[in-house]
Amino acid sequence: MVRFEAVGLRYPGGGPHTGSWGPEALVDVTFALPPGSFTWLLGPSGAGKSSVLRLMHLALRPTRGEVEVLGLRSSRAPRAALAPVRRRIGVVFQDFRLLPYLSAFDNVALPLRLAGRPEASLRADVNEILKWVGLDGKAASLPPELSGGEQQRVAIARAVVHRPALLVADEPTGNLDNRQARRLLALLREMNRMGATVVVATHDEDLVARFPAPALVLRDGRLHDPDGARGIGADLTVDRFAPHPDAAEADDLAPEPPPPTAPPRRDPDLGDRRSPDLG
Ligand SMILES: Nc1ncnc2c1ncn2[C@@H]1O[C@H](COP(=O)(O)OP(=O)(O)OP(=O)(O)O)[C@@H](O)[C@H]1O
Repeated sequence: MVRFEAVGLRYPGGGPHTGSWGPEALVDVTFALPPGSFTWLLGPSGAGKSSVLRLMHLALRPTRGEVEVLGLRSSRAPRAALAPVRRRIGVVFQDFRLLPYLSAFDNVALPLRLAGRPEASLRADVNEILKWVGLDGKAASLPPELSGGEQQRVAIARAVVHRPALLVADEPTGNLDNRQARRLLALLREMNRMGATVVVATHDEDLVARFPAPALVLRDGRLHDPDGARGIGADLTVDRFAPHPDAAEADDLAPEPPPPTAPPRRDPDLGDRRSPDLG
């Protein structure tokens, strides 16, 4: 599903058009996440979490090593091969990236509209997801009229509405209070139970304690425990998720799951024609 092998990543350094490169932001990162796994991505600020996520949702290619996502090896793939795989990935960006001139409803509907879903059938899905994230009363609001937490929930709804096979989220609870954060995590876990592979970068230790799952820990661009990550990665399954004593409370907070229109696709060769390319 997701495999990193001896991955190194450098960003351009010294300003644009200088042709020089900065130091390695990621160094020899190796792990494998099987389909249907839920994984925390942890580490201090600047450790490389967003960089790992950018490689996972194919916004970047590694400068060395191999990244394989949903059957595609990104370092070797031609540009045209990236788009269909990106359409099967849901992304919650740290800075939301909502379109400010579209309502919350239209932001969430965007992936389905770009994929050609008829208006009549997408309306129910979008309304259900907005309800799921507690924003059914704000469907007509524009992003600038929403609080940071509300914008974050719109971004999460947009990332999950097309049932991606892989869902990556960068600090998805950063602007939420504790209760909302637990509720949103319950939503991501529900997506995971329905089959999506989920990777969540966070600083929120309380949240990690409430939802225990295998973790990749980065320090200075390196995996803290590369051997552990390799071993855990081979062992990850949804069934082995060990509920925290507080998990029942979190489940109580979980809204009703949306109607099961279609489960996330597992077959890497099929592609998902209903999903947009937001990247
Ligand atoms: N676009 C960029 N250009 C140059 N360097 C970058 C760029 N993005 C990240 N870096 C550098 O790569 C390293 C890792 O950054 P990254 O954003 O991946 O860390 P992070 O763990 O996500 O941090 P945070 O928790 O603060 O978001 C840092 O040294 C950062 O300065």
